[in-house]
Amino acid sequence: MNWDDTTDESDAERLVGASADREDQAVEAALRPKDLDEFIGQEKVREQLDLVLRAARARGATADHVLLSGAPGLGKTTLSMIIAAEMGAPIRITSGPAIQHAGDLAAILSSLQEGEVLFLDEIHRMSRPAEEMLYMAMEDFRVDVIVGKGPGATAIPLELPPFTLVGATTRAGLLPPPLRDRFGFTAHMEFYEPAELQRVIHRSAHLLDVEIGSEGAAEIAGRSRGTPRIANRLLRRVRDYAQVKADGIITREIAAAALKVYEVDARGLDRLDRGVLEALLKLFGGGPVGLSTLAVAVGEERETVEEVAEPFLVREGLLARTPRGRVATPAAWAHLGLTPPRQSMGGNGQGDLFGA
Ligand SMILES: Nc1ncnc2c1ncn2[C@@H]1O[C@H](COP(=O)(O)OP(=O)(O)OP(=O)(O)O)[C@@H](O)[C@H]1O
Repeated sequence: MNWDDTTDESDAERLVGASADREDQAVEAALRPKDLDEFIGQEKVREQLDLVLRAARARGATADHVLLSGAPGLGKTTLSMIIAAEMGAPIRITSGPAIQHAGDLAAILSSLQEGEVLFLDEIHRMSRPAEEMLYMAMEDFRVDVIVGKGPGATAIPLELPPFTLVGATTRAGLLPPPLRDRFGFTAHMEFYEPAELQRVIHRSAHLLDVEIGSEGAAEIAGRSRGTPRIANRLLRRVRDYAQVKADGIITREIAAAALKVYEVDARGLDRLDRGVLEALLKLFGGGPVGLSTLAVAVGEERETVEEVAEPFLVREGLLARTPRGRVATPAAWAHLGLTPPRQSMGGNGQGDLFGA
C-alpha cells in the first residue's frame, strides 16, 4: 500500500478520490488559505514552520529548504504558497514528472530570483540526473551546466541566487537519503480530524457563499476521509443538491440525502470501496481471500482494488492484508450491517481465520 498510487487516473475520477480533478483545480485557488493563521489544523507543522519562517525573516535570510510529506489533498501546495507569502517572495511551481532532464531543471534554477520559493511537487518522481543536479543547487546554490557531448563535453559552473526549495512528496521514505538530508526542515502532514474538516467546510462555504449549519458541516466532514480536498469537493456536490432539491441551505438531512445520491456512505466509502467489502464479506465469508480472486469478484482490475480501494479500507480498520490474503475485520461486518459467520468471530475475533 502507498499513497502515491492513489494519484492515478481512476482515483481522480472518484468523488472521494484524493487527487485533484479538473474542477478542483479550477476552484481550489479561491479556497486556499493565504497565510499560516488561516491554515486549519496541522498544529505541529504550523508551529514549527512559523518558527522557521520568523527566524529567517529576522535574519533577513532566505528560508531553509522545506520538505512536506503526506497524502494527496492535505494541503502541501497550499503550504508552499503560504511559505512564499509569509516570506514576501514569489513562487514557481513545478513537479518531479515535469523535470525529466537535468537541462529542464537547470533552466528553471537559473531563472530564479533571489529569495524565490521553488515548489517541486512529487519530488520523488524526478529523474536521477536532475536529482543529482538538485543536490548541488540546494547545498551550494550552484549548478554545472554541461555543454557539448561525449569527450568534448565541458561543465560550466553557474552561480544561483539563494532560493528556498519546497519539495512535496507522498512518500518521504522513497527519497534518497542525500536528497532528504539537504532539507533543513521536514514536515509530515497528517490526515485531518473531523472537527478540523468541519472548520475547513465552514470556511469554504463562506467563501462560496453557501449557507450551511454546523450539523450539515459535520455530516460532510465525517465522509471526507480526513482530506480537505475531498471535504471541499463534497461540499460543492451537496450545495448542488441543496439548490436543486431544497432552499439552498445545507442541513444535516440535506447533506446526508445528497451524499446518498452520490453513493458516499457515512464513513466516506464509495461504491468501489463498498463493492470490495461486500464481496469480501458476502462471497468469501470475510476471507482470507487472494487479491486476484477478490478483484475478479468485483469486476475490477487487481491494481484498482489494491491501489485505489484498499489503502482507505486498511486505514479505516475495515480490511487487513495478511500473508494468506485479504481479511475483513469485525468493524467491516458492523459497517455493512452484516453478521459474521460464527468461526470468524471466535477467540480474539481473527484467531480462527488464521488458525483454520
Ligand atoms: N489546512 C487547510 N485549511 C483549509 N483548506 C485546506 C487546508 N489544506 C488544504 N486545504 C484545501 O484543500 C485543497 C487541496 O489542497 P492542496 O492542493 O494544497 O493539497 P496537496 O497536498 O498539495 O495535494 P496534492 O498532493 O494532490 O498536490 C485546496 O483547495 C485547499 O484550499
